[in-house]
Amino acid sequence: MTAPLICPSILASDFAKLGAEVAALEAAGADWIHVDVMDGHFVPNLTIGPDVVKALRPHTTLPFDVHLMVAPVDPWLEAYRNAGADVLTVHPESGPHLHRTLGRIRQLGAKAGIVFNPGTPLNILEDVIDLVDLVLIMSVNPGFGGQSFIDSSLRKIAGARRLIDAAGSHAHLQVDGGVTSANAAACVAAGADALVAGSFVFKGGPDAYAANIAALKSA
Ligand SMILES: O=C(CO)[C@@H](O)[C@H](O)COP(=O)(O)O
Ligand SMILES: [Fe+2]
Repeated sequence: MTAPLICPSILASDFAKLGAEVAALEAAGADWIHVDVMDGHFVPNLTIGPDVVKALRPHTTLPFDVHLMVAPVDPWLEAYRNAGADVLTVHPESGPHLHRTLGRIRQLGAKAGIVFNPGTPLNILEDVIDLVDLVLIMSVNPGFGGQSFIDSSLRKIAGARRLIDAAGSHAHLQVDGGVTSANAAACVAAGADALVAGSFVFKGGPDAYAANIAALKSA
């Protein structure tokens, strides 16, 4: 089995040193930088605007994997893409026309991701699988870092893996929320090939990032 992509969420980083944080993550072996964008409306928290993404772009060559928890999401796609986002991931609940939104993301030259909350049914995926490069399963309810992994997410990861494979898709299958070295192996066994982790990667400070990332990869 190949090692999963590790996508540290900078929500758990030191916001006063964001440029140094993304550079440190790259040096520590991260594969993608996961950027959680929250609007205080779709989710009860407020985080990172496109200008911050733009300011971070020169500090790493890693892909920016931007998780948009914003509604309506369509007006923001271009701004995050122009700021340097490589993957734009949207919630089906964040706009009226999911098919159009995903098409627009690819038209902008980014990879298109779709994200499922714990309470969002997976069947939507069947109708848009040809339009997505990434399927993200939330293993917590979105809005905050540091929450506990919801165990039933493993069934959902396995269900998404079946749908992706049945469609002959090469989309990545990513998991986000409460991921640690204790559940990473189960996520990968269920079919995930990309793991988002905030609290787990950042615990212990910069000197620990490489070991924390390695612990997730080797799972
Ligand atoms: O999208 C979200 C939360 O809404 C995540 O990306 C979290 O930021 C992950 O943090 P941990 O649960 O790993 O601390
Ligand atoms: Fe996220």
